Amino acid sequence: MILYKEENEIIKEALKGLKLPDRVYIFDTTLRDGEQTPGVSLTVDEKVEIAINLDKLGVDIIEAGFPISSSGEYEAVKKIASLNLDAEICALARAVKEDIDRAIDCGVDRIHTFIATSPLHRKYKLKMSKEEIVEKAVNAIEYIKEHGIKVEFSAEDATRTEIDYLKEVYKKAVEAGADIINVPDTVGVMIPRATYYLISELRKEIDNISVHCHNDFGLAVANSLAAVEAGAIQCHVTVNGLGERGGNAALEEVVTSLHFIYGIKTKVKTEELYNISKLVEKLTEVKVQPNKAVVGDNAFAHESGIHAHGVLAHALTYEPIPPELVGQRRRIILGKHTGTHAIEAKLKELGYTNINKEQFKEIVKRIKSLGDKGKRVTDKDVEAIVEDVIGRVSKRERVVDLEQIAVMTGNKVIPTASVALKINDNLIKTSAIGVGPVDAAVKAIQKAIGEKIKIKEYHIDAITGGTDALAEVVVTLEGYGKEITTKAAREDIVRASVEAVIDGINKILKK
Ligand SMILES: CC(=O)SCCNC(=O)CCNC(=O)[C@H](O)C(C)(C)COP(=O)(O)OP(=O)(O)OC[C@H]1O[C@@H](n2cnc3c(N)ncnc32)[C@H](O)[C@@H]1OP(=O)(O)O
Ligand SMILES: CC(C)C(=O)C(=O)O
Repeated sequence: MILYKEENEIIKEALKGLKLPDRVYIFDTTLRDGEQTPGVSLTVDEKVEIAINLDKLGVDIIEAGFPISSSGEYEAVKKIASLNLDAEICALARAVKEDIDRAIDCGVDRIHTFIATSPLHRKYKLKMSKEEIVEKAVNAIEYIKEHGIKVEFSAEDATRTEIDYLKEVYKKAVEAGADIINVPDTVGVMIPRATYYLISELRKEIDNISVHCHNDFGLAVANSLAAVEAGAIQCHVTVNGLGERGGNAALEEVVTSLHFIYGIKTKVKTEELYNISKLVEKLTEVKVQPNKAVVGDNAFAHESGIHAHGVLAHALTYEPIPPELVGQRRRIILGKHTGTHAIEAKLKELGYTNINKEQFKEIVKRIKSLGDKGKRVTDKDVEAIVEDVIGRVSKRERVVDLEQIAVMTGNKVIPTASVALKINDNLIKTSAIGVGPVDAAVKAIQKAIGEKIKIKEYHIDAITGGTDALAEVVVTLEGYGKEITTKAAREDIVRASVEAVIDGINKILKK
């Protein structure tokens, strides 16, 4: 297993002296805070499907929802709690009896109760004194404990709360019976150093500490890890980093960092991370950005020639871990930045082994030129280019060569094409009109070569989507008692058509 803590001198030195836990508990809140992502609303069945898969993934706790918020939410949490999953099922409740009763009714293992403690929330939102807040928290915790249910307590907006008051709230919560206290960085204002300081301070008086980091400044994962360095035993996370505003700490990022950098275990089966990410992406309809760490489509994709060359020689040159460890796969992408090593490897992968130097040079040129036009070059594009290049009659054997082509088309002109062909070293110029530019171009060629060779069939296909897609033209020509089918691929359909026809003519004449 890759373990940066052991293998990387710098990380090893930096972590020296820290008392890291062997194991961190993963509290997944995709179905609660994750569902608070604006625009996301999951049905009962969808929540159940995600819960089952989170359980398979191996998270320790699933926060299934906030039962007081709607009857659908209540139904979903109740259903999930009835599934007998390995994971502990948790429900959220304000420090309000009605919320707690609703959560108890769902039959959950743990209730996560919260109340805000920061001056802003006290003054403007709750309109409560410090004492009232402590009292509400204590009452809520005691009430839940009376029902024999585990309690997790959060001081909402903890990271903008006076530290002495925060410590007092948490100590009172523990005295009231809270099994674990959670420290929410509700609007993501923490930096890793400050998180480390805060958790270290709280750890002096409290054992079981959890963190809930938001990503408003993109620091949710870094802050979660800093909390673990300071002794937190549990991290709140969401799949794909979903959640309010900038989201929460991403499950896949926290877990892989813990496993592969710190060497801290969780119960999560990392090979399932990509699958759960895709499931959540599908059901929430929130697209995962391609450059998203761990689960993004580009997380293990390489286009740059230098990187692809390195990866082909030894994958770890440009990958921190093998993609299989998180259920991903390596992809070598061809495009503008591609080098010859990557193209060679791609051709081999696609089964092309007999390509000569001249053809290879042409294939590289065509792939790069497609990339230059801003296109991502797919395997199908490569196949079409290769087939086109290797299928051609060689320059030496050609009887007919295209010297020039011009087409004109529009809504107020008749589509017209003029071509200049070199036939047996004679330059023949013709022009023709047609129903469109392709028809005109093909008719102009036909005129130049005479009636002895005829186009029997013509077919065009876009290889990939988009107006700039590579188009593949397949034509069947008949002449001198022979029938030849040939193809050509270009982004320009007129050029593809003309090249396919001329190649066919050459094949008939060569034969
Ligand atoms: C940081 C977080 O992520 S917290 C979770 C946020 N998630 C959600 O809010 C999603 C689900 N929420 C809902 O469906 C609704 O907001 C409900 C059902 C919870 C409450 O709805 P309503 O009763 O209509 O109140 P509304 O949402 O407008 O206002 C919140 C009320 O809760 C109070 N409140 C907020 N947090 C707490 C708390 N932790 N403990 C006690 N009371 C609280 C507010 O002071 C306000 O009270 P008021 O109505 O007396 O002024
Ligand atoms: C309920 C709490 C933990 C929360 O979601 C937050 O503060 O962000």
